[in-house]
Amino acid sequence: MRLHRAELFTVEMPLVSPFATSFAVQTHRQLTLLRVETDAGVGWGECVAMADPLYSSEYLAAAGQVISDFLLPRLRGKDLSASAVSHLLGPVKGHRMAKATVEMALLDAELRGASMSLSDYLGGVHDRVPSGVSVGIMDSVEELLAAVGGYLEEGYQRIKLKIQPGWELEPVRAVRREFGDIALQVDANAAFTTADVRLFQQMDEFGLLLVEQPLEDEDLTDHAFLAARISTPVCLDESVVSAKSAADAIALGACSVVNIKAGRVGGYLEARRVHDVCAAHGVPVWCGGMVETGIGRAANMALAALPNFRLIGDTSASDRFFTTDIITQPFVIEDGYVAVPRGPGLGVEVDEQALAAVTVARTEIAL
Ligand SMILES: CC(=O)N[C@@H](Cc1ccc2ccccc2c1)C(=O)O
Ligand SMILES: [Mg+2]
Repeated sequence: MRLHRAELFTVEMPLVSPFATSFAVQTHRQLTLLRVETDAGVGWGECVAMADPLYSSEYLAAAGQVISDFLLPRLRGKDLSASAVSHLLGPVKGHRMAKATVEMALLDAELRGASMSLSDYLGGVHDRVPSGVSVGIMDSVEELLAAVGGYLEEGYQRIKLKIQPGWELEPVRAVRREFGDIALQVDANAAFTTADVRLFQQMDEFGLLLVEQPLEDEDLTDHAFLAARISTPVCLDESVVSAKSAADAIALGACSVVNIKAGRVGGYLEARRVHDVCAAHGVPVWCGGMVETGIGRAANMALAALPNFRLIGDTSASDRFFTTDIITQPFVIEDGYVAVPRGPGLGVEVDEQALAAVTVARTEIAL
């Protein structure tokens, strides 16, 4: 497969409501899309980095520059296969979300040309996945209970609450009291320290499915220290950046569940390797979310269809975050599930008008 053209789209989409986490309050999702033209066809990749380096060290402007200046030049003139892209990009250190964007676009093009769905290519075994939702930090417990009630009404099978110091035991206790033993978990986005062990021991009374990334993103040993002192399973997100780092985390006892995000680990092929390493250790995984458009969401649904994705992910419908998605058939929740695309490649089509309405810049990359 040869790469003929590449174009970066800088996109800004308003969120249906502010989304607050321990690291930021978001009212819009800024993101970058990569559109490639190859002799196998057109492909799309979505960069999940945030505009600011607050979730991880990557940020959108840097990712766009790395894609243009260091990643695509390594593919110029080469006879490519998507599975070889990570090898060609390997010498570039870090910038996993940027690399994931390039690999994803070429994988989409290659699979469309081969009339194979991403789910089949990755080894998906389900044609729909259970849908979970991530609920932000709110101004009051009343507001939180109203939001959670609404999501349960929509059919979401699992609720994830964002927490931070000062917003932890009270909101979780209130949700438990109001809604009983629903599938419930929390995500701290690395906001706590080992000084908070007592707090997480108190959290044990709520019978949560897991506590996600309680401590700093570049830590494994403190997570192991915490995991040994609480009964709630520890799940890592930010700390797992590759299959090897997943193996290290498991070996150190830092986690017993892993949140897999293809962008965070460098692509959907590495995400499958993380899935396989976790399966080999009997560690269940689930598909995390990065407030993606329907393009990234389609790829996540394919990934979430793999057999060891045994916990419910942040596999929400398109309207969890956006009133209008940029694909022609937005993802919807039906009986608590979301359908896995079955068409070639990502199995979704970009809605050119909808995309144009949220595109703030288009940049052709010289190849
Ligand atoms: C859905 C969810 O909770 N995602 C991430 C955190 C997150 C939260 C907010 C975001 C806003 C803009 C871009 C990326 C974002 C990622 C998580 O699991 O930790
Ligand atoms: Mg998380």
